[in-house]
Amino acid sequence: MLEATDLTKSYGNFTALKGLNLSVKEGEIFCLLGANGAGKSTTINLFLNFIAPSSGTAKIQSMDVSKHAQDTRQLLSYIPENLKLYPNLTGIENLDFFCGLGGRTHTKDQLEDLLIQSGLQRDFIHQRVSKYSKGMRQKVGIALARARDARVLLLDEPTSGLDPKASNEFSELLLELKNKGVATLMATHDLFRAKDTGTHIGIMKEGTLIEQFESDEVSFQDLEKLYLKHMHN
Ligand SMILES: Nc1ncnc2c1ncn2[C@@H]1O[C@H](COP(=O)(O)OP(=O)(O)OP(=O)(O)O)[C@@H](O)[C@H]1O
Repeated sequence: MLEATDLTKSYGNFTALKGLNLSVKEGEIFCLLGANGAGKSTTINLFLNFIAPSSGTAKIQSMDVSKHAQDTRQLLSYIPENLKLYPNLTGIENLDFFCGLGGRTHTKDQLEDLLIQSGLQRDFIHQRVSKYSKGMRQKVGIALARARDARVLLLDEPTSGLDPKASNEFSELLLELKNKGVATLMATHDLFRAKDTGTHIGIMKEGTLIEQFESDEVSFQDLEKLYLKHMHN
């Protein structure tokens, strides 16, 4: 579903991403860990076609994202650390607006159902987003992914700053989408969530994916040790 082949991104003499090879299949959640500046967001941004690779390819459903920008964008939903919503519109109005941008229309009942399935409390659906917590805004992002029937989710530190309950709720939503066959690539600093929610984990350092394994292969303690070992070397 998602495939990076020798994917490289340089800025002048500096190489932010060095020959990344990675694949994320349907029903997998691949968590990218790594220190600040390791290249996680660069990877996500290349799949989003926000930036162009210096060499190599990023493919979604076998289509090179830089050659098939429109077709690949149709397949994905993106949730950044701070999802941009219109604060003066309600949750349901935001969802309606963003669905409309993607050429999709839904009835009011459908939109309400999407928000409720995504864990938003009924009382808040018709309240302005300016009153929402960060966790609630992220749930609108999940509702949008559902509404778009996204096959691919690209997430850049989506749970950063969420309290443990909100972070747990977000993980539950990711697992539901995983069970529907969605392929997810998530940059995160949360080792616990990566182990708990991810099917696969990659550790990046200075633009290189230095480790990748299935999350079942390691205990949380071993993951933490491995991560810290790489960060100290
Ligand atoms: N437009 C740019 N010009 C020059 N260097 C850049 C540019 N964008 C990113 N970089 C550099 O590329 C490297 C990788 O950045 P990236 O944002 O991918 O890291 P990250 O792993 O997502 O870090 P964080 O955990 O802080 O979000 C960093 O050293 C960053 O300074």
